[in-house]
Amino acid sequence: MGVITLVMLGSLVVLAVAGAVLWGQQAGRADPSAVLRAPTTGHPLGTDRLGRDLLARLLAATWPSLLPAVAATLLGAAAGITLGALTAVVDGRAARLLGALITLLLAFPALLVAMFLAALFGAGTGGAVCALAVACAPGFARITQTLAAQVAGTDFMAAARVLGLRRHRLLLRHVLPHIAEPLMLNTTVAAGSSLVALSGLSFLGLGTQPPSYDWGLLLSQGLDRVYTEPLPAVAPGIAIVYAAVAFQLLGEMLAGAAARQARPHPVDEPVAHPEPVAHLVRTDRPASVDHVLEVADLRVALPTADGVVRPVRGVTLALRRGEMVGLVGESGSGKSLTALAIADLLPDGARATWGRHRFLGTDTESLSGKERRRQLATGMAMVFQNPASAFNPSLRIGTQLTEAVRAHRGTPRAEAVEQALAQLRRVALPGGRRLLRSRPFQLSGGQRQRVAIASASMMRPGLIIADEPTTALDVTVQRQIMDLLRRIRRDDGTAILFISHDIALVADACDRVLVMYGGTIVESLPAPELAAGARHPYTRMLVASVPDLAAERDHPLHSIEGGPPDPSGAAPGCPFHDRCPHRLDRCAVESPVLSPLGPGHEVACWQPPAAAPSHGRRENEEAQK
Ligand SMILES: Nc1ncnc2c1ncn2[C@@H]1O[C@H](COP(=O)(O)OP(=O)(O)OP(=O)(O)O)[C@@H](O)[C@H]1O
Repeated sequence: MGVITLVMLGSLVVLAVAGAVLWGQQAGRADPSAVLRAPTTGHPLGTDRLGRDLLARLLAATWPSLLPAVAATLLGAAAGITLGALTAVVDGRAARLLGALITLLLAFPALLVAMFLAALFGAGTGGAVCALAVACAPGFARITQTLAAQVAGTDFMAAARVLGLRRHRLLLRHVLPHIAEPLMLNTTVAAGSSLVALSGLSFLGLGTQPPSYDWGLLLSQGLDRVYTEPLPAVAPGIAIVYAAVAFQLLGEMLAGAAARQARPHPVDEPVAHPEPVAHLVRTDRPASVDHVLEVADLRVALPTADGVVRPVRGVTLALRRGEMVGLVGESGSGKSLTALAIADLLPDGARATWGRHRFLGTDTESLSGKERRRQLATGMAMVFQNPASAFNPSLRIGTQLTEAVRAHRGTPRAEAVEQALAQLRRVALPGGRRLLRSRPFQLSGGQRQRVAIASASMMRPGLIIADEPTTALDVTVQRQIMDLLRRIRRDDGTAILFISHDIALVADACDRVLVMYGGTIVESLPAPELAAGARHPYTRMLVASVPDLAAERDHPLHSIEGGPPDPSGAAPGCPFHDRCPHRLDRCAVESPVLSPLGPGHEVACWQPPAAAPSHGRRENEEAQK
C-alpha cells in the first residue's frame, strides 16, 4: 500500500508542479478550426468549445485543483482543532459552552453550509476555499473535542495543572501533541473530501470561475455532451477520484506507520541501589513556618444524577515540614477527593469549602487565582497511583521533567536538563540523557514511578501528595519507591501526604496516620501506635482486618461488616455508628469531633474503648456475630 500511495502522490506532485509549465500554453491555446472535437490521437480527450486541448487542460488543472483543497482543509483544521482543543483547557462552564457551539455548528450539513457561504462570499476560488474551511471546521472541532476530553481527565494533565502551566502551554505542550497523530490522519483524509467538495462547488458554478479552471469546472463543461462524448466529463471525474484516493491512502499509510512506531523499545532496567547525591537543602521557605499545610473543616460537594453527594465532610489536618503522614481508610472514604481538593484539582462541578486553608504559611483565601496557581505549582507536587497515565505519552521524559522549572523559574534549558539528570541519579535511574530522550511507554512501571517522583521533586516542593503511589507496583519496587520518598523528605524537608490502603506499609513508613471514614478524619495518631494504641473502633477493626501470615488457614479473614455511610451526608450522628460494636444512643444523633486523647493522638468518638493488644479482632468478631 505504501508503494502504491507514494506512486499516486508522486504523480500528483509532479503533475501539480510541472503541469502548468509543460501544458499551460497548450491548454490555453484556442483553435477555432477544431472546436468540440471527439478524442483523436492529437487530442486524446478531444477539445472544448474554443478548440482547446482537453488533456492539456486536465493536466494543467492539477495545481489549481489540489492547492485550494489543501488550503481549505488546513484552514478548517486550524480553526476546528483550536476550538475543540480549547474545551480541554478552559474551565467547566466555558468548556460546556464551547461544546454546545460545536454541536450547534455540526447540526448543519457541511456541504450545504459550504454552498451557502460560497454564494455569500461571492463565486470564485477564494470564496469557495473560505466557505469550505468554515464548513469543515466543526467536524475537526468535534473530533478534537472528543480526543481532548480523553486527555483532559488524565493524570498527566492533572500533574501539568498542578505545575501551574498556563492554558496556551497546556494546549500546545500537552493536549495537541498528544492528539496530533489522529488529527493528522483526519486532516489527510479530509483533504480528499475537500477536493471532492471544491470540485462540486466549481461544478455548480460557485467555485473557480472562467477563464480559470479546475477539475470541477472541466467536469461541468464536459457534462454538456456526456451522452455523445463521455470522455471529457469522465476524465476530470477520474482525476478527482484518483487524487481523493491518494489522500485517503496517505492517511492509511500514516496510521500504519504510527501504529508500528508505538511498539515499545524497552530501555535499561533500574539498578537496585540508589546512588547517593549531594544533600539538597531548601532555602526558599521561611524557617519559622512549621506547618506546611493546615486544613480545617474541608468539605467537598459533588453534583450527581441522584442529587448532591458530600464525600468529604469536615476534614481537618496539618502537616509539618519533613513529616510523612499516612491517610488510610476504606475505598470511598474520601481520601482522593481530599487530596484533589488540597491540590485544587477537583472535577468539574465539585465545590470545596474550607474553614481554614493555609499552605506554606499563606492563607490561600488571601491569594488571587494566579498567585494560588503559582503557589501550588512551585510548592506542591502529586504522585499518582498509575505511573502509566501520569505522563503525557507523546512527550519525551526530558521535556516533562524540565517543564516546571523552565516555566516557573525561567531556568535555561541546559541547566534544567542538568537538574533533571541529577534527579534521575537521585531516584537511581540509569540512562542519563538517553532516558531523557525516551518516551514514557519505553519505561517499565517502576521506572515510570521513579521518574514521577523525580519530576515531583524537581521544584523541591514543600508538599508531595502521593495517592497510592505503590499500588500498581510489585512489592520489591514498592520498597524502592518508599525508600525514595523517605529520602526526599529527609533531604529536602518535603512533607508527604501518603494515601494508601496498605495499613502495614503506612504504619512502617509514616510518622503519623490519619484514619478517614465517611468523609471525616476519625482518628489521628502516631504511626507506631497504630497496631496497639488505636482507640477509634473503626481504626481498630481496620487494623484487625490486615491479613496475618501467622493466622490459622481455616480461620475466616476478618472484615468490617456493613457498608459505607449515606453519600449525601444527610444522616446525623457518627458516620460509623451503625457498624460500631460500642455505639451509644447519642452516636446516632450527635456527631463527635476530633478530641485529644494523648500526645499526638486525637479521636472522634464519644466513648473510645480502652486500648488492648487484641482489641480490633475481638471487636470484628463481635460485630460479625
Ligand atoms: N466525580 C465524582 N462524582 C461523583 N462522585 C464521586 C466523584 N469522585 C468521587 N466520588 C465519590 O466520592 C466518594 C469518595 O471518593 P474518593 O475517590 O475520594 O474515595 P477514596 O477514599 O480515595 O477511595 P479509593 O481508596 O477507592 O481511591 C466515593 O463514594 C466516590 O464514589
